[in-house]
Amino acid sequence: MSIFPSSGRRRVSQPPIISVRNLSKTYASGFTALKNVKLDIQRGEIFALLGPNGAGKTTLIGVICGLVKASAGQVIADGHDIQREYRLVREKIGLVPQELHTDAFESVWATVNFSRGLFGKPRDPSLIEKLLRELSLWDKKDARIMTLSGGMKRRVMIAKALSHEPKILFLDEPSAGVDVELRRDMWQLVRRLRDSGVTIILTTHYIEEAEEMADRVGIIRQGELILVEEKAALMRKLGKKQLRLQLKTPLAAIPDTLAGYALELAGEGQTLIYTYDDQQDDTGIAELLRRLAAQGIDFRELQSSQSSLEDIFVSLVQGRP
Ligand SMILES: Nc1ncnc2c1ncn2[C@@H]1O[C@H](COP(=O)(O)OP(=O)(O)OP(=O)(O)O)[C@@H](O)[C@H]1O
Repeated sequence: MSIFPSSGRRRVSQPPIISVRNLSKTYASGFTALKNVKLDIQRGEIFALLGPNGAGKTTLIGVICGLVKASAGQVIADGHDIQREYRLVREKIGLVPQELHTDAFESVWATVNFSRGLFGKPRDPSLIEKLLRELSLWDKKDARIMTLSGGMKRRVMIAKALSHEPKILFLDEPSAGVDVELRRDMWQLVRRLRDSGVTIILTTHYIEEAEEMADRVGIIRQGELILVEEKAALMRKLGKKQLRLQLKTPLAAIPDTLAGYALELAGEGQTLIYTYDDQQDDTGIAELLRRLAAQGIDFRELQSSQSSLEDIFVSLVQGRP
């Protein structure tokens, strides 16, 4: 991406850019939204924080960005304690909040330039122009914010968050209210940012978004970070494979002789589904097919599918990994 000079892909051996240590947050109401969270974010990665509504994602981002005061624990961002060295940390962070709040009467150009000024950075019209062009907002630069669509407003929020050239960008639900096409554009932008050296932490309800973009995934449930894993490893480890057989003759029930197999019937007995673990040396498929043949159960078609990150997420947050 042209906004920032390219610094190549991440080098995992470097110390983490953000280190969250034993973080807890209990709100004044007495509700504990974060419970002893420990998390390292690597320099230059895209980290997706997934969790159901109310799991504590926004609270965690709020604490790291210095907007919410932790009840216990510590956060170090780029070598600085977020509480003791708040100003230093704030300069390195860009935040695109979930709720859109911009000055409705200002122009796009004025509001993004103003954001840069808030961080005490000198004016840099060419940088802001590049940013607006990257975000497909250049032709709207003189438009008042209130005249923009929801998706455009969200892109203005991203431009504001990037206006002071932060090293770390937080995107809280970046796709909320953004149509499919724009979402894809935004994913590309986020990847280009990552490739230019910016570390990106996003929260999302769209699992597809994490599946598409994230290098690592963290899953948060009721204030606890229950899992942090490389996305590819997570999908390999927890992803289940399924074999679907379209039967020639529907079955009323799974025969007792096949009771030892993880089989289900779907489509009014027309489809037999076998779930297996492809990490095992023996998937059991060959033996199953032999047994089906011996029973005279014939099929027209055979397909295999792999579970998505969504399937994994649902089983994890429901507590049955
Ligand atoms: N200021 C507050 N006072 C009391 N409780 C709060 C406050 N802010 C958030 N909470 C509670 O903390 C919990 C976590 O909220 P948070 O907004 O962090 O969740 P989230 O994972 O971001 O959810 P969502 O996906 O719905 O945005 C929720 O139960 C919420 O009601």
